[in-house]
Amino acid sequence: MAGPTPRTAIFDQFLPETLHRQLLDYTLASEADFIPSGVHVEGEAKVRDHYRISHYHPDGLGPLKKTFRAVADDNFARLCDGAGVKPFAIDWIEVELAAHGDGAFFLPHIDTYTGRGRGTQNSDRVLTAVYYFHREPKGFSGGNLEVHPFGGGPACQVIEPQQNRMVCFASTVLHQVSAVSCPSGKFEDNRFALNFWYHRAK
Ligand SMILES: O=C(O)CCC(=O)C(=O)O
Ligand SMILES: [Fe+2]
Repeated sequence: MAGPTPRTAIFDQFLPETLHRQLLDYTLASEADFIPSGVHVEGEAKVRDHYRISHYHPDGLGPLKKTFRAVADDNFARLCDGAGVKPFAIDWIEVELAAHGDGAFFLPHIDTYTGRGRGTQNSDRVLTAVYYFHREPKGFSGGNLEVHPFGGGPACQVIEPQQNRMVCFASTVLHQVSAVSCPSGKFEDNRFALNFWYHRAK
């Protein structure tokens, strides 16, 4: 029998339109900077195509960094509340700008490092928040965030990556990104996401 359903929260119309637009414009203008995403293998990021296909911007948000740090700070309390995470002293906030194109996916995983990989870190990812955005008209389908019950088992919650939507959950929750179909194959039609990981010092 499947275990309990983890707590998640969804905030629609999350950003004011000006910020949403700035993020989308910056992302579309940065296509050439995106490189393949890795997965963490004992603390080191390695590309593993059987496990994850997506791209990310290694320099993050560039000129928008400060603005989005403020967004992350201002929303910490309500994201904690939504995810059922007790507020904690933030050590740092890791931010990643990701693009999922045709055929992209991410198999089930948790975001917190465990085992030997954790030993290489000074802090733990405790709270995950993912902000979804894309160009209109939407040029992809799929790419749902699927949340699995504690203890494993088939997905118990399927969350669509809707325009201007923020989703949050504890970083220990098992989740995956289902396959994306992006028929044009164009970067501007990708499923874009801005990931925030709030870290607590160990
Ligand atoms: O894009 C998403 O919906 C989630 C991505 C994810 O799980 C991750 O980067 O760890
Ligand atoms: Fe994740």
